[in-house]
Amino acid sequence: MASLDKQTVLDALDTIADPVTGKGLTAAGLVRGLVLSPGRVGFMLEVPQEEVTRFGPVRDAAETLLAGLPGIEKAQVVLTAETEAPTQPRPETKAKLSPQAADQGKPKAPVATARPDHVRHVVVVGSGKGGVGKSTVSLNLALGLKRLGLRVGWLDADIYGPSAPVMLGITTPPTFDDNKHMVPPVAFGLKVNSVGFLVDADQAMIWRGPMASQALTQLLTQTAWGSADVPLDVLIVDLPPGTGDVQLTLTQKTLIDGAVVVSTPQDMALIDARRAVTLFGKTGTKVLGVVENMAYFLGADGTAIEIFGRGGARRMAEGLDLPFLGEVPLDPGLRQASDDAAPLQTGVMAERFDEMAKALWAQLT
Ligand SMILES: Nc1ncnc2c1ncn2[C@@H]1O[C@H](COP(=O)(O)OP(=O)(O)OP(=O)(O)O)[C@@H](O)[C@H]1O
Repeated sequence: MASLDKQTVLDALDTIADPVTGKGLTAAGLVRGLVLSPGRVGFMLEVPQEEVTRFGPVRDAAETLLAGLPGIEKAQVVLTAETEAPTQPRPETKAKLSPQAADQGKPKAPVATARPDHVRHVVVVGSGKGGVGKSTVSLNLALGLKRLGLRVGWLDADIYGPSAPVMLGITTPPTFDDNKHMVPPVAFGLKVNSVGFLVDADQAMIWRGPMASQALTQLLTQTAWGSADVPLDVLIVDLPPGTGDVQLTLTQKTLIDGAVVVSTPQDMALIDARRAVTLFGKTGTKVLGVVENMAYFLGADGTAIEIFGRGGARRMAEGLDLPFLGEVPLDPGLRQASDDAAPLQTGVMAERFDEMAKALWAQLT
């Protein structure tokens, strides 16, 4: 097998243009955490939060290019956001909001809380930082709970990048019942609703804080998740990344049983994850667990390659005296499953989520 060196990989990546600066990816400083092991190569493409969608094709091009290099059997490029999602109104458009509307987005003293009808438990999944795999973890946790035999819903409330339509291949939006509640489509046994069913992703992304909070509260409380006879056991809510007003208002306004915080092991993500823990603390939301995603990458010979430095999220959980639900490795199959709308339901990775789901459920009951 021909062996590659890092410089060759970096040179190859420089032939792909950064759509923002026009420079090669390496010259633009976008190639982070390059890891090369026999037969495998991977790196993290770290871009500003607002550019994540634009960089999807760049990630794909980089992965195709790396997979074509001599001796490479598996290539993995992780697209991740380097900054927190915008949560404040943009200055140039703020003037359009009425003072009352602008005020709605500010953190408030306790407000009236709502609980979705016929839902026994609501668990939000958050991350301080974008792109750490929050949607992947929340969906697979929901599927793990479903495999335990529970009735489960998944609300994709990520206004900055709704994923449900793609990750589950749902093409039919909710219908409405006689009470004007949304009847969620069912996919893989999960009742699913998503910001992405209601508006174009681009539109949702520019929602001001109060609009986003209102829309998310509606999605939570005006979806027919269950009925008096057949209530939902647990609703998993995939929150938007970050720790701003949208997340604060949602957790204040809804009766939530607890939160799961997802982080990758590197310091920057952990700083933001701590912020998420603080946010949940502010609203009295119990943190039910921390998940370390992308904890390591399994090399061809079975050794764990700790791309982002393993164990950071586990240590954070221990330090803050929070339950640690488990670690999820970087796994090309997991990403492929999301891209193909064919979630993993069996195998080692699914079993890992089953374990985490059991630990989570044990805390709710
Ligand atoms: N453990 C993993 N192994 C491989 N790929 C992963 C893993 N976790 C997430 N990914 C991939 O990383 C990308 C980002 O994941 P995901 O959309 O779940 O992150 P997110 O935190 O919800 O992002 P955002 O903040 O933008 O909503 C996706 O392409 C996903 O398939």
